[in-house]
Amino acid sequence: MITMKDIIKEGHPTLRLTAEELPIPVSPEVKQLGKDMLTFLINSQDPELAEKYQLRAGVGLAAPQVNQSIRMIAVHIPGIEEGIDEPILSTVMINPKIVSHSVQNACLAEGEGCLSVDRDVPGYVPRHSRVTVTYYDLEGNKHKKRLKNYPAIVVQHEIDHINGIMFYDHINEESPYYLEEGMDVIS
Ligand SMILES: O=CN(O)C[C@@H](CC1CCCC1)C(=O)N1NCCC[C@H]1C(=O)Nc1ccccn1
Ligand code: NI
Repeated sequence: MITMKDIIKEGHPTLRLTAEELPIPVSPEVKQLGKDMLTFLINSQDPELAEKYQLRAGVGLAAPQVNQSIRMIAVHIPGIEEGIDEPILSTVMINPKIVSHSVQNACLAEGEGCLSVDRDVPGYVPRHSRVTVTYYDLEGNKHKKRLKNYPAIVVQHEIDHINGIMFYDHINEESPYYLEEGMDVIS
């Protein structure tokens, strides 16, 4: 199982590579890694397992974060209401691609963090407010999903990782909380 020791930290060169496209259908090893990445996220959001294995709760994970420079991400976004078991989005995306996006940008009111970054980096992280993403699932089926708000932010954070981009690359250095015209602030 994936635990925090498997997650590489900023400064590790793999985090700055552009990851390789995967041939479809994926190999059994890649399939297993995808399942392990999703399981990590689910475990990390379970208070008992997170405590037992000292996991930092996460909603997304990209293969480069476990030192695999391939274009595969996992997201597990819990339902907002307490106790609603159905997650908003729980899947592994292979060769995810943003095929279209809104002109409007959005950012999380709290800023962003990263399981590969052991420090707080304050500031708004401007992203597309809405995205249309195509990807393959672990069975080799092609999907197209339109995402907005928090799920759109999460998927963009993960796709950044397979392109060697860290969230703080987007923060305005002079004015970290600069709000461009029409920015949607998501809380
Ligand atoms: O690349 C992937 N990562 O670096 C894991 C990140 C991904 C998110 C950061 C902003 C958008 C995607 C992650 O999940 N976090 N960032 C660091 C610590 C907190 C944690 C988090 O937001 N946890 C969470 C949130 C809601 C419910 C449960 N847990
Ligand atoms: Ni991250």
